[in-house]
This record gives sequence, structure tokens and C-alpha cells, in this order.
Amino acid sequence: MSLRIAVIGRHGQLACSLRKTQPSHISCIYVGRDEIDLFNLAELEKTLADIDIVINTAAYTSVDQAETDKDGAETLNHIAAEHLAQTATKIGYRLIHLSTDYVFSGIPGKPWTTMDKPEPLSVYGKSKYAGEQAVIRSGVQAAIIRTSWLYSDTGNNFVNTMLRLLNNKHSLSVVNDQLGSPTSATNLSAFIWAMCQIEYWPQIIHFRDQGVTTWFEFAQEIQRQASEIGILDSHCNLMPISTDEYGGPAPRPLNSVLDMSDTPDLVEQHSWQFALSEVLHRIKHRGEG
Ligand SMILES: NC(=O)C1=CN([C@@H]2O[C@H](COP(=O)(O)OP(=O)(O)OC[C@H]3O[C@@H](n4cnc5c(N)ncnc54)[C@H](OP(=O)(O)O)[C@@H]3O)[C@@H](O)[C@H]2O)C=CC1
Ligand SMILES: Cc1cn([C@H]2C[C@H](O)[C@@H](COP(=O)(O)OP(=O)(O)O[C@H]3O[C@@H](C)C(=O)[C@@H](O)[C@H]3O)O2)c(=O)[nH]c1=O
Repeated sequence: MSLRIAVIGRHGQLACSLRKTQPSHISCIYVGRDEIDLFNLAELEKTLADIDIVINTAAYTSVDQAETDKDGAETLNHIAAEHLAQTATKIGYRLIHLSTDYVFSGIPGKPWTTMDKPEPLSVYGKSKYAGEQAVIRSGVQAAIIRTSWLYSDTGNNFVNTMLRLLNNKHSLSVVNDQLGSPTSATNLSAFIWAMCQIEYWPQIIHFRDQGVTTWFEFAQEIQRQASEIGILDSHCNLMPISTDEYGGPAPRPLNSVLDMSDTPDLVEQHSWQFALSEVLHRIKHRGEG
């Protein structure tokens, strides 16, 4: 019998990407906040009764806003994850739970391994780490997949923000002292679908595209590639700044590079520059369609 999977989240960028890349032999439902109340345990049990694997993509992802809405972040990133894990222990599904590079403090030096102890700086990072711990504490068969700097052709993400700003502004300052790895939601989706088809899951997994960069260099590459394929006619002057100069409500890690040495080898790995070119071409073709 084919696997029955439920993706929690419907309109988010990862949920949309999972839907677009779903293998045909897998049967999957996508449940957004209109279909499921993550705070009603009886409803969770009922809706997820026949499910083999739940993929939890739902999250409070507004990093700056979370600083003044601690309850909102905590409720969705921690309590909802705890409810999904508790329900799993009752009715028996396996859980893939998404988490973030922002669980780490960002001390520069080396990529963060799955053995390193998280010490999140921001409200968002703290609430995501609390969610991870709730999943582990529940004892459910689960994989916590940490990823970083996620983007896709749709949704609210750095690539779409930069395309908009580069188009509208004469100059733009972008931080150049935070190190990390942009990750295409398409590549992460391929990895998640591959995970669904294996039995043994490590408890914590790091997945990101290949290579390390800064937000400033990422912005430069977005401008270069988007101009080259004709979706941006930008004379915007990009300027590197420090995290201190940028300011902003939420503290962000200076180093959030995830070590992937113990990540299961399930899919082809792509450089972040190649992954970006695929996403920009999708945006171009949508504009032409
Ligand atoms: N974006 C990024 O850069 C990164 C994201 N991650 C993690 O990856 C996962 C997916 O992120 P991404 O797809 O970018 O997130 P999005 O912000 O695009 O989507 C978040 C999802 O959360 C759901 N949601 C929001 N509020 C509620 C609520 N009150 N009740 C129920 N559901 C709600 C939305 O549901 P609905 O479909 O109903 O609208 C949406 O599907 C998250 O766990 C995130 O922490 C990790 C690293 C980087
Ligand atoms: C828009 C903008 C941002 N920045 C900086 C702020 C920040 O340090 C960095 C990225 O800003 P953003 O607000 O786009 O991204 P941010 O919300 O920090 O992104 C994070 O989202 C959460 C959900 C995650 O889990 C992380 O992995 C990460 O992707 O760029 C500039 O320097 N200039 C700008 O014009």
C-alpha cells in the first residue's frame, strides 16, 4: 500500500514546493490553518488518524516580528510542534519536523554539527529550539530537519525581497558579516520526499545547498543572474554593511553554516549559485507564461 502523508501547512513556501515536487506514487494531503487547528488535540487525532508520516512545515517565520510577539512565535513553533509529537505517540505516525540554522548562537569558526548545542539568540530561534526539544522529549519516531536561508520562486523570502528592492531603489545596503548557505525549497523538498521513503531516520539532520556566502554576496549574485536572464533591469548600487550598521529588532547569528557530514546521502547536492539560477529561470518562465 502506498504511503499516506500529511503536510502541515498549505500556503507556505516549503509546503507549496513539496506539492509541486510530490512523487506520483505518494498520496499526500496538505492541511493549512483553515483545515486543522493545531491546538485542538482531538481534531488532530481525527484528521491524522490514517496517516503514516506527518511533515510539519507550519511555523512563525517573521524573525523580526517575533521579538515583539513572543507568544505568537512560542505558540506555533513550540506548542504546535509539541501537539503534533504528542498525537504521533498516540496514533502512531512518524514525524518530520522542520527547524532552522537560527537555533545556533553564531560564534564564528566552523560549521555547526548535529552534536553542537544550540544557543539561539532570537525569539524565533528560541521558539524553534523549544519545538525541537518537545519533539525529542515525546519519544516519537521523528526527524528534525534543520535548514537555512530558504527561498523559492514564490512566497516571502530573501530572493523575492531583493528582486523587488533592486528594481525600486537606487542603492541598497545588505549585511556582509553573516555567513550561511542559501537553500532552494525545491532541493529541500527532494530530500524530504527521499526521507519519506527510507526506514531509518537520524533524529537531527542538517540540509542546505552547497557553498557558504553572506547575505550581501547572495544579493549581488541575485542581481547578476537576474540581470543576465533579463528579469531585472537594475542600476541599484549594492553596498556591504555590518550587522551592527543594519540594526533591526532580532539578533541573527554571524555564522549559521550547517555541517552536513552526517546527512543521509539521498539526493544530488547542488551549489547555491546553481540552485538560484533554477529558481530565477522559474520566475522568468512564469512571467512569460
Ligand atoms: N524561510 C526560511 O528562510 C527558513 C525556514 N525554516 C523552517 O522551514 C519551515 C518552513 O518554512 P517556510 O515554508 O519558509 O515558512 P512560511 O512562512 O512560508 O510558511 C509557514 C507556514 O506556517 C503556517 N502557519 C502560519 N501561521 C499559522 C497558524 N497560526 N496556524 C497554523 N499554521 C500556520 C502557514 O499556514 P497556511 O498554509 O495555512 O497559510 C504556512 O504554511 C519552518 O519550520 C521554518 O521555521 C528553516 C530555515 C529557513
Ligand atoms: C531586506 C534586507 C535584509 N538585510 C539583512 C537582514 C538579515 O541579516 C538578512 C536576511 O534578512 P531577511 O529578513 O530576509 O531574512 P531572515 O528573516 O533573517 O531569514 C531567516 O528566516 C528564518 C525563517 C530562518 O529560519 C533563517 O534560516 C533565515 O532564512 O539580510 C539587509 O541587510 N538589507 C536588506 O535590505
